[in-house]
Amino acid sequence: MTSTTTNSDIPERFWTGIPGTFCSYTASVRWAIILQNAVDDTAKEIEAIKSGEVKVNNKDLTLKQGNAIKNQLITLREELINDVELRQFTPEELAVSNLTSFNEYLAARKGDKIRWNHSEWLFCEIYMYRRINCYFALQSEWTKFDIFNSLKQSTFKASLHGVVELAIRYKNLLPIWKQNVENKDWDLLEILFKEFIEISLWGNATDLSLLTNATLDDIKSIQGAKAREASESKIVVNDTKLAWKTIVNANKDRKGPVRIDFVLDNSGFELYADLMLAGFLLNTGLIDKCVFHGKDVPYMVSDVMIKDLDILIQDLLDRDFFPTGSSTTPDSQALDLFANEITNFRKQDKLSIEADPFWTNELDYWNLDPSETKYHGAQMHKELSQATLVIFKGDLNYRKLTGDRTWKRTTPWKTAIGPLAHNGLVTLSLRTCKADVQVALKEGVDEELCALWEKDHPGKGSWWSSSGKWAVICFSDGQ
Ligand SMILES: O=P(O)(O)OC[C@@]1(O)O[C@H](CO)[C@@H](O)[C@@H]1O
Ligand SMILES: [Mg+2]
Ligand SMILES: [Mn+2]
Repeated sequence: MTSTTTNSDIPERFWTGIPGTFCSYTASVRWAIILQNAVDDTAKEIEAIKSGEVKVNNKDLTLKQGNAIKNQLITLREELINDVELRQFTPEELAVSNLTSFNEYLAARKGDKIRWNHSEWLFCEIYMYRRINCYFALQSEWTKFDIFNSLKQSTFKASLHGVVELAIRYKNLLPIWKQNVENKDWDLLEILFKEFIEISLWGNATDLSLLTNATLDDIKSIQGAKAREASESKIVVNDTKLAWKTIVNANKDRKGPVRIDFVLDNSGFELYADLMLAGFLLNTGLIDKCVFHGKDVPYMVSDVMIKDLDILIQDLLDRDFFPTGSSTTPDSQALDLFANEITNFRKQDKLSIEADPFWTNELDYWNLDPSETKYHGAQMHKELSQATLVIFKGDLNYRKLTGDRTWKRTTPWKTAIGPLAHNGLVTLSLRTCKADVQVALKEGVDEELCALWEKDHPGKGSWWSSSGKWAVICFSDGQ
């Protein structure tokens, strides 16, 4: 594993016991809420089965198993609140889920008495989601049940405004994209690339003021530039131009199909925004193939599983889910068009979605390297090596890219991502900042934002990087 950093200067990871960090706040406050929500949503599902609203094959068994799961989740929450030592996964849990790496991690630290509030944040948070998943995976009638599905769906449903606005923009831009397949207006395409990168980046935000009613001329006009400037001011590291150059070069000296992979983050509106970026890239002929990498189990509450892409497409076509009137209204037609676009991309194998267990284990992405041969690190490195560019979405992926370590905030990106800086993968991290780890800042930026955030959040100035209000776009050429 070649890396520009020697072991001695690689800092510790963020620990849940470091007082005053977002990390310790997450462990001591937010996880208990997430678990309580899981208990409540399991209870709701049990009630819906009891009332017959949800039809099941074997009602008595399903109810019996559902209550067992609910009680296990309540016990897990108590463990968390009582800060007990983290236990290994049991043989029966190992039989249903690929979790040996977690047990190896705990065995190697037996002496440290790893507890919920005394653990590496990255490991402990993922461990929590795997513990939750085991309870469902071990109950025959609940193995396919996604405890986070109702939250995923209600959040997406609430994004109606942003969903419709983007679908209409897509429909209006489509003819221009198709004109650019043969003779490309590279300046125009670069402007659109930046817009759709920012749409994917801010995926969680639905108030996409950037594009709602901007015509193409607006985007190219001073006004458009002002709108872009406004949103760009929140992007404190911006390597978009380097990613664009990669795509242009891959087009100009085409040695084979141009492929972009997305290591996905959240389902719902963020996935929808990622599909918009993919649609732009495919319809302009800038790329031939897009591969989405999702999760194999429910994870981090809202992360994308393969079934969530199918559900998203059904939601777009469902006039009850998105009430846009009859199928002939402009809004309905725009949603239908986009849903059919995605369906056709999948049929033509221009878009595919996969889910490898590597993305839901606790290994950071320094293991996305030929040297990691035990838990699919080498396998995923080989898979991603086929891509011209690999886009990592969201905050947890950023934490795995940087090892979730307590780096100085001016640490160069290529230092923080270790082996990934030199093992051949061309990568782009699109991250809304929602955790303590923060690197690649120019001198003075952190101090300025800490002071700004401190004003309304006394004693928590450094939590600006956990607020979701700023973002970073970080590129590495892998050389
Ligand atoms: O990856 P996302 O969806 O952008 O953010 C998820 C996230 O911010 O939520 C958790 C806080 O509990 C963090 O572990 C993780 O980074
Ligand atoms: Mg997420
Ligand atoms: Mn996210």
